[in-house]
Amino acid sequence: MSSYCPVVISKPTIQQVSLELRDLLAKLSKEAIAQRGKFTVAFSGGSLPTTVAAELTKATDVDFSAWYVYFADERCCPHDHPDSNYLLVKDEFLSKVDVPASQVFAINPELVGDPERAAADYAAKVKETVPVDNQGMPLFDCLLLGIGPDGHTCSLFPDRPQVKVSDKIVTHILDSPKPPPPRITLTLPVLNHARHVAFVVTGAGKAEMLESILVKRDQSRPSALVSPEHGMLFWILDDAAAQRLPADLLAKSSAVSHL
Ligand SMILES: O=C(O)[C@H](O)[C@@H](O)[C@H](O)[C@H](O)COP(=O)(O)O
Repeated sequence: MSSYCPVVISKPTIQQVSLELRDLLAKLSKEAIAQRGKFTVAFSGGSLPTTVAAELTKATDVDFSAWYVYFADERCCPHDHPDSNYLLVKDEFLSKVDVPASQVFAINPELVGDPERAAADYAAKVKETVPVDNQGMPLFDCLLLGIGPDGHTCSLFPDRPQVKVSDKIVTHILDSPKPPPPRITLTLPVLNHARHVAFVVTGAGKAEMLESILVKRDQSRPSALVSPEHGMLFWILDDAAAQRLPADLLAKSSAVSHL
């Protein structure tokens, strides 16, 4: 595994975090579309979609028609259920930009009652549409991840077996400690094969966990295990979340300047 050298960016306000994400995603998508004709990006749930979309949806220099949108994890519920990450990303982002519906890959609503089958079905969708390496591992252009107060990311929770799944690209959990219980999630090998991973973390409530992950390198936290083997790792934070990090860990310039 490559050495752990994340680019850690901290901004005073959430709006400035959103502006940083807009610049980063505009640059990443332009490069991916030029090189491969598409930009494959996966969203997490929680507060992330709102933060990512706030400024990105105003961008006039982004070709959203070549974006392929996925979900880093998803709750096993109908697409119109308030718990649905698809519904959240649709409301905050997809309803405001021109990503073709055929390029949005959500959980199969007919399978939400069977998380194991839903996970296998989603894995097949990913393999069909995301470029893969010679081991058949999908190479996402960008994964947008959050972290929970326990250090989880996607639906990979501390001390749960899903963290160690290495023979699947999508797995399922029936008893998520964060409700709702049934979910599907990308697995750690997929996260670590991505070309770019951007954690988006805001709020003082995440400060202690960020210190555990980025300073103490607490490997019991699934977020601390995300270290793309050949890709770039970004942590895009607000100052409230970054308040326990040493100043020398924080990049002096924008995320884009590190590409
Ligand atoms: O579906 C989910 O619940 C998310 O994918 C989950 O992993 C989320 O990213 C974290 O729990 C952080 O959520 P907040 O940013 O809302 O704290």
